[in-house]
Amino acid sequence: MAPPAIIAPSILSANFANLGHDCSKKMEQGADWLHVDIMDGHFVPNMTIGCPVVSQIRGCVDRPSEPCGRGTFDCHMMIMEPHKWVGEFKKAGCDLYCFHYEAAVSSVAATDPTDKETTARTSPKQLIRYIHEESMQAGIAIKPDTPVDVLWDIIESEDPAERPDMVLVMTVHPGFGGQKFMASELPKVAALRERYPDLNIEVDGGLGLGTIEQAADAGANVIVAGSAVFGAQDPADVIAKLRQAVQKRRGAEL
Ligand SMILES: O=C(CO)[C@@H](O)[C@H](O)COP(=O)(O)O
Ligand SMILES: [Fe+2]
Repeated sequence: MAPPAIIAPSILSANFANLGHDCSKKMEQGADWLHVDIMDGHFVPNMTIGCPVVSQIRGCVDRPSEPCGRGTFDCHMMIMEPHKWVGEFKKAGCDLYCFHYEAAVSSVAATDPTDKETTARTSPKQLIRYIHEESMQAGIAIKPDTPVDVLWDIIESEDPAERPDMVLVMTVHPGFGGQKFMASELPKVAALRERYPDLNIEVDGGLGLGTIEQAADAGANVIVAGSAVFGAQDPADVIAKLRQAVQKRRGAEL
């Protein structure tokens, strides 16, 4: 059976002048995780926040008491050279470091094989190992143009330290909130769920009450929603309904 529903509001749609308050409010309204979008203006054509802001908002939300528990900071790293920021984001309070496959494979060869950070640039598997050594959960994300089968070898790594704890299937082209959901990406989710019944599979982009059924039916259990939650009259109700849709799909598997 698929793992439990996890609802992760994307703080990209928060009021940045009042970010700490908005984050703690979403937790009170029933969020499981907070999805923190980090954009560098190179990997995607937009820029957001860095470590100082993450560290400030970390102080507004209780830390998770177990891996992937309530209060997890799910940092979606839309950046080039993701190996360079693992240590800094750990210090800032990140719990789950989710890098893009496309950024990790465009990195160059190791220049100093004795250095963990340098080695982490050589392959997604080495980067996952490094994230685990820094005591964070590791996620790997794919953009709409990337086929899902590039992930099989990584998810099925012989060494558990090199396996991701979560896969993120983007359902928009990354860079901005409020875009239209791409149902064309759902076969990737279904293929992942068929192969890996226990894996956390996250979807991100255009999720809301009008699209959640499709995503849940395909097998997604970690739901990112920015504008649908932050723009709602009643965010707690939207969070509850997103959760119900995922739980319903889980119930149907029994
Ligand atoms: O990573 C991204 C965009 O690149 C997302 O996390 C969005 O911020 C989700 O926003 P909505 O589509 O739910 O408004
Ligand atoms: Fe995101």
